[in-house]
Amino acid sequence: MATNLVSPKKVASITERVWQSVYRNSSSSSSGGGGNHQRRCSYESDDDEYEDYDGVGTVQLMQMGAERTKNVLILMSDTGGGHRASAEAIRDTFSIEFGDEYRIIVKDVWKEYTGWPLNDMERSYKFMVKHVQLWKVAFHNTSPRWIHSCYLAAIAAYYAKEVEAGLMKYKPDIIICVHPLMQHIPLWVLKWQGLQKKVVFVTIITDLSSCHPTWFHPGVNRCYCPSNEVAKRALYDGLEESQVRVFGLPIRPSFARAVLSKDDLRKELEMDPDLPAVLLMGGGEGMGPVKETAKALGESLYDKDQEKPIGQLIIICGRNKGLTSTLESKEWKIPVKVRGFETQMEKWMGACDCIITKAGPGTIAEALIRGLPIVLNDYIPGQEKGNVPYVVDNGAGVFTRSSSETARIVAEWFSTKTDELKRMSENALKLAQP
Ligand SMILES: CCCCC/C=C\C/C=C\CCCCCCCC(=O)OC[C@H](CO[C@@H]1O[C@H](CO)[C@H](O)[C@H](O)[C@H]1O)OC(=O)CCCCCCC/C=C\C/C=C\CCCCC
Ligand SMILES: O=c1ccn([C@@H]2O[C@H](COP(=O)(O)OP(=O)(O)O)[C@@H](O)[C@H]2O)c(=O)[nH]1
Repeated sequence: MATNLVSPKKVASITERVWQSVYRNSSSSSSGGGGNHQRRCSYESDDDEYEDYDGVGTVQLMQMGAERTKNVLILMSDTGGGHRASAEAIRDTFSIEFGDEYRIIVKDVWKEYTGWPLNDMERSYKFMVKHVQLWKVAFHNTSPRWIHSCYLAAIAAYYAKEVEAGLMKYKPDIIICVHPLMQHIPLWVLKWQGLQKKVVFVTIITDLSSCHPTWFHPGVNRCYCPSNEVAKRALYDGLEESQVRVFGLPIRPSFARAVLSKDDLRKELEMDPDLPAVLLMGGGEGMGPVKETAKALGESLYDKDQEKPIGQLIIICGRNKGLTSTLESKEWKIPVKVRGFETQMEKWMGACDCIITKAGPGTIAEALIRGLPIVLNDYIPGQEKGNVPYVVDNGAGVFTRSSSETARIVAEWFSTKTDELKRMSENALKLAQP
């Protein structure tokens, strides 16, 4: 569709110019790169080199630029915290598995190279999910393929040049996309340039179940799904079986590796060594009823008769600075730690006994790996709705939107219902896919 919107002539000249400027610079700056290196870097047409294309959309990576460091461009956006966490998981795993064989670049190319609305998706997304009805309408009304394709084609036509420059700056051998809205435009750009067969394009879906149909782009070489349910949707939406794989959600390797014991972690994080601990959070942005729930827990985890706490509370506010300062200024009767954006989530989760969170797929997957029973206290309509039955029906947690109910459940888990907590922890571990 987009090819109709941008004339081939215009595209050819854009391509030429960007190509020339990018690769001229690269070849003049690379000392002794040799003809082969230069030839490969500039993607010049040599079908022998790229012929390993099996006709169903899969490319054998091994054939490409075999003797130079390969460039892996991971496209993501900070709309929430999950896309970055997944991108970093992939980056860290590349480095563990392959050392410096690959150069990994994690980028929001939109932000660097384009203009509104692409360069400000974080703010637009935050605004929309705050006004939840607005998000609901936008999510459902953009679900039909013809609608989102039209929007994205119009934007692609407008920003073709910028996106092209953004992509080509990094000379990717492979593009890994972990965001639903970052496939269509790059795939069009690759098509216009005749690079579809030379740059591998894969998508890694970061939603666990009820994801938006923009995720399912039939033009990708591979679509990695976190669950069978998502894979089924992908097939239903027109992807071929050969394109689809089910691999779980990318989780930072620090979660999959053994962590310190709970006792050591509590010492390191300066927590109470003995009191059971609940972790309260709301994704990367500190969304959902965090403040109300914290207040209710402050009461429910305090035993008035014995005048002592029955539990401790860790609150991770993510990038929500207002929430952090509000909660920091509050007086508490129980031990409480209020934190901003944390980079070592595996430690905080490892030091706690259960978690309260909105139904973000990243947080759920990580909590399951740590065997934490989950109280889901909110979900974003659309993409997060299906995560609720995933947790609850598998016995790994409960769902309630009521802060007082949440506080009561946690207080019971820490006093009269410790067996329920243990059972849910076991179920969580069974469901986990580290
Ligand atoms: C007839 C009425 C039509 C109303 C729509 C009008 C205009 C479009 C406006 C908005 C677009 C809405 C996009 C909906 C599809 C989004 C696909 C999706 O699921 O994206 C998810 C990400 C966020 O990822 C989620 O993060 C969560 C964390 O909180 C959690 O981890 C979750 O699991 C993840 O999936 O959403 C986005 O990135 C949305 C970005 C919103 C950008 C808004 C820009 C609005 C400005 C102008 C509109 C023009 C073009 C938009 C083109 C969109 C085409 C689909
Ligand atoms: O201070 C924080 C808060 C959150 N996260 C991570 O951000 C991701 C949140 O993803 P999720 O899908 O749960 O929700 P989103 O933020 O995308 O709404 C998870 O990996 C969290 O571990 C983090 O690293 N530090």
